[in-house]
Amino acid sequence: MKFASVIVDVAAMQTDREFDYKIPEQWQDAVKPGMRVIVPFGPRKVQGFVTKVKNDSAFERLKNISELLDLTPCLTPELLQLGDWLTEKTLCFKISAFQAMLPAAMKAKYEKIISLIGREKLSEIEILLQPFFEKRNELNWKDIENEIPISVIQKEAAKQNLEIIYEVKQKTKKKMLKYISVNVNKDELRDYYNSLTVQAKKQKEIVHFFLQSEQKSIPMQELLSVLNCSAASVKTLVKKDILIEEEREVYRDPYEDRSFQKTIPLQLNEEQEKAIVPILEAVNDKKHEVFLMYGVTGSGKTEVYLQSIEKVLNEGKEAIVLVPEISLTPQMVNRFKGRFGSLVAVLHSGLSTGEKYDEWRKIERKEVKVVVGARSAIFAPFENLGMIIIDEEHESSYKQEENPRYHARDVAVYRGNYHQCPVILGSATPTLESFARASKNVYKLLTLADRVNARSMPAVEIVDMREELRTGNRTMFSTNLIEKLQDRLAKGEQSVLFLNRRGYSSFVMCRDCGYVIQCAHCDISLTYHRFSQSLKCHYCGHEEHMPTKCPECESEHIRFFGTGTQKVEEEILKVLPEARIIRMDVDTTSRKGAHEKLLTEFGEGRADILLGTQMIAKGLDFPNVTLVGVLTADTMLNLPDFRASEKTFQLLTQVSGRAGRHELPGEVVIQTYTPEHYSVQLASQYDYNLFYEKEMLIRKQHSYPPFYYLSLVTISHPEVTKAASVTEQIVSFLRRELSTQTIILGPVASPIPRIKDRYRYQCMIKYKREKNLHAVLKKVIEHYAQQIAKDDLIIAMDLNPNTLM
Ligand SMILES: Nc1ncnc2c1ncn2[C@@H]1O[C@H](COP(=O)(O)OP(=O)(O)OP(=O)(O)O)[C@@H](O)[C@H]1O
Ligand SMILES: [Zn+2]
Ligand SMILES: [Zn+2]
Repeated sequence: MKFASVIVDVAAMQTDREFDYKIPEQWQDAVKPGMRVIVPFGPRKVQGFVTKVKNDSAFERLKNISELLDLTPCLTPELLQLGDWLTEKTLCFKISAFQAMLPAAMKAKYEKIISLIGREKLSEIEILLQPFFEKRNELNWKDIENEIPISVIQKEAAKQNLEIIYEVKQKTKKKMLKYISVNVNKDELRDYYNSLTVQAKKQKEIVHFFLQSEQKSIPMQELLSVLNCSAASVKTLVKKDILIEEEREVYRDPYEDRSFQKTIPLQLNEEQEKAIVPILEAVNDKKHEVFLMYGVTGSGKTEVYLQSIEKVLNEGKEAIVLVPEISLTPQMVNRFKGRFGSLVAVLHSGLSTGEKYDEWRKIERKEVKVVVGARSAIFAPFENLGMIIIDEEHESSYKQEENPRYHARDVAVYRGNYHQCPVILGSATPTLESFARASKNVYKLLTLADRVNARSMPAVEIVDMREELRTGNRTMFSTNLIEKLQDRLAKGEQSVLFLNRRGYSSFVMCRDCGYVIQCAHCDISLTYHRFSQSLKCHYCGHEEHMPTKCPECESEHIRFFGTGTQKVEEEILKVLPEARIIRMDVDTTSRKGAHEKLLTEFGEGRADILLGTQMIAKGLDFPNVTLVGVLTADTMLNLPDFRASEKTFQLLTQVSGRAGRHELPGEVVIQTYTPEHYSVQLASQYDYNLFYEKEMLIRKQHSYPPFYYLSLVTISHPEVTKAASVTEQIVSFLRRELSTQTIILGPVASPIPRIKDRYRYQCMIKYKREKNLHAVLKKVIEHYAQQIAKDDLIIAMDLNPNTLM
């Protein structure tokens, strides 16, 4: 008898451990750790992951595994171990860690089925329900949930008239395609061809097709359209065993119709050469080392990545390249596909669930050697990893903001250590954390200080918008910027205009009384959406109509404030009516492939100005762009975020880096209301080092990272007093348990004190060394487990928060 330890798909404190099951006879040899199974759990069936297979169990009366979902483990031994580590490091449930590593398609979906226990019970059940069971014994919960109150069903279940069954639905669907292949050898095929009569014209054509073709098989549809024949003629040949028809699995390939221009390695320049040597050495020596490649924009970091990967592939190993979601542009994908062709899988959120699943399986089956993807691609199930690259390592999207709250950089270092291979972090504006580590030689610093071919960084001009206002310019464009835009239009060159939307949304305010419309469920103002003429809450999705009167004073002077990209577009057209503008924002890029289409259009010169938000700040490399304008540089400086200056500096540097990357020199105009701020000043001088020093001083003064580690505990509850009192208790517990050097701040209301009708309080922990932190925080969760399960209390722990909202 064999037993399996299983982590079940029930994310709760009480179930966050292994459960033992018997492995039925027929699967004794088949079940392996890392496979997904379906197991009975209480009254229902759930998905689970096998973590161990063993010969005995300490428990009696165990249930059988009901179904085996995988033929080969979907979690490798390494990933199972990584799951333990993630659980420990981020304080998440084991099941959440496992699920985070797999494509969404592999997560189970559950359906609730209501079943009549016996036909004779029909007359006994609630009159309301009877019609539903007239003709059948089972109902899908969804079909009645809007019509029958849940209490009615519960009552019937208690009387044993009805039973609720949970069914596990698999979302994974392979795409199958009908193929026709030849079932005989060429000689037999020729003989058969000769035996066919003249009347069998279509059959003759089909056989002839295979006679002269190199291919032994072809998709049915293709055959039919090439020969313009009917399925019936093909079927006749199938019946005669000349051809066979079979279903074959095909991949949904988002890049199928695309051909990629093959590229060859460029001759590296001196700086690139100096940077790549230690990387190649580490590959050679099979040594785990973390490199921080600090290279200014346009310095040729990507070429260094490409050539490093080539070396890894030559060693017979695999590579993971992470790029931020928004810079996973076709340009970026082209560069990897162009160099490594079909050895590259691409994973990003623009793919459908099915496409993602297919890309993932190419990795699992070792059909690809390189994966280029956003954050979760760090879990690619490669077993012979030779390198991990994180491009734009400073990007905040590498941190997942839900459970498990992991940072891809930490996972990369874990996996790099496991595989004894190098990890490369690349950026023109490294995070202070990484640069500090490099300064202490924890990471090895590689520097690319100059642009390729010694191209100069574009000159940056800062425009004080307060001054503009004083001189009577009330538009959102400075005179300077407009003149430069006009100049580019005249010369047929392109411009990029960047609108910094973070911390800046279009809210609706009454001009008479100053009333700002807020979400009814969250303490945050609603955002105006021009497209649908409605107001939306970005935290809970609440939506309402744009009012015509102020709800407070009934004045009709209620207007929206703030600048959306649409507004900017209209304004530009007022001044430059002949400009062709491409606008990139959430509205214009929501449809699949839209992002890519717009960029291609711009690249082909079909517009003069590319106007957009954060999504155009990175990765773009267009030769004809000679002007970059930043409309509002400082909108996020005022956010309650200790990283605000760092983020501003990063963004301004990245945006500026989009200009003058090729033959034509570039120029940048930064409009701001705080021209004296050091992050604006130093970004305009491309002085990362000075910025680093200044910002480090400030972080030190305020005990922030990288001098201190941070952990944030956020407590929320529908009742404000409850949220406050639990936080109070937690704070005093932490004060007792943690060391005296540790700083504990709180309880305070969160910067957004209410979201989705839940009141939020928080407590911040700042520490240098705190050996017991994980254990102590775990105790907190355990202590409140009951209230979390029953009383709607939520305690969120973020052991390395990106933001403090
Ligand atoms: N050794 C080289 N010789 C000639 N051209 C090069 C070389 N290395 C890179 N390039 C070219 O220089 C340009 C900029 O390089 P690349 O995009 O790799 O820089 P980057 O550092 O990744 O930039 P960013 O961080 O701004 O995205 C590209 O067009 C690239 O093809
Ligand atoms: Zn809301
Ligand atoms: Zn009003």
